[in-house]
Amino acid sequence: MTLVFSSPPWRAQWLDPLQLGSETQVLVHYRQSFLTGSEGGQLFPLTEVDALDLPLSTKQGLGMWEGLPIVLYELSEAPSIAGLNWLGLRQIMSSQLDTSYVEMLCMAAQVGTWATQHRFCSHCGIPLLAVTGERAMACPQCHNRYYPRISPCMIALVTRGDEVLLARSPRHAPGVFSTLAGFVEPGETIEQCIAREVLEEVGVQVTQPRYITSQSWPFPHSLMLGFHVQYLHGEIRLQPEEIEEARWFPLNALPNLPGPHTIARHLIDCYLAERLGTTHPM
Ligand SMILES: NC(=O)c1ccc[n+]([C@@H]2O[C@H](COP(=O)([O-])OP(=O)(O)OC[C@H]3O[C@@H](n4cnc5c(N)ncnc54)[C@H](O)[C@@H]3O)[C@@H](O)[C@H]2O)c1
Ligand SMILES: [Mg+2]
Ligand SMILES: [Zn+2]
Repeated sequence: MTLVFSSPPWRAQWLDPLQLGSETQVLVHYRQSFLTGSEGGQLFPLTEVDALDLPLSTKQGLGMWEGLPIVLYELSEAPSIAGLNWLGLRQIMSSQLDTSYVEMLCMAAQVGTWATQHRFCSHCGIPLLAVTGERAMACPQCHNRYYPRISPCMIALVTRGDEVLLARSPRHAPGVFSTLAGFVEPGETIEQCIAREVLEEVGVQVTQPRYITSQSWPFPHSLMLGFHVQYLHGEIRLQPEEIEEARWFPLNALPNLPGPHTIARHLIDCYLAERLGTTHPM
């Protein structure tokens, strides 16, 4: 028997934006929105985009999509263009798209945000220069290098047998309940972060963190580290600024959940598969 392994359509890599040929495809981005064609796609041929004469902040070579080079055009504003729309990344992600394609858009948004926020040396205050061969900006005076910033976050599904603890933050869509999440603080391990965030946000103590998976999350530069944790002790008590409602839900009566392409949904679906024998998510 011959096994055939197909490679994923998306491969991130550093590409020199000054060396790109006519086969290059362009993603046009401004503040977590992408220029979108009438058919709903975000990739445009280089020659078509160059003809639009867009207000460019920076170009970043991102990698290869189905064998073609991809460059990001990060704009300094979002002009209206006849026949094209600006679509927010969250809105794009709410539809059933290929996971590799979503990963490419998430990486592009994160690189674009980083590039616009790292134009000057924070030590000397002078303009930075792009480094050749890796994704970094360098100061010509103090030689500091600025790499893309990534902020680790814990995301945890708290479980108690066939019940899960889900919460709503004011940022969530109306009616949607999700898992708890929070940024790692300096000096903290991910396990300490889980214990602190869960206690702060809903007032309960948890134990036995079990790592499930991770997800790069470009709002604006998080790396989500996903866990199942078991309830240990305490009654639900909300942190008012962060959480507007939190409840224990039986697995057979769950509320509206986060959409596809979210690790929150993945953690919940994994637990459903474990307890109820439903299909395990990919
Ligand atoms: N992919 C998913 O399924 C999913 C689900 C839920 C949350 N998230 C993401 O998890 C991340 C953390 O969640 P949260 O908002 O509940 O965090 P959180 O509970 O730590 O609270 C957010 C607050 O933390 C503070 N903060 C501390 N460090 C910060 C940093 N490095 N960057 C920004 N703010 C910082 C700010 O005051 C901010 O308002 C966010 O990026 C959120 O979008 C992803
Ligand atoms: Mg939080
Ligand atoms: Zn400097």
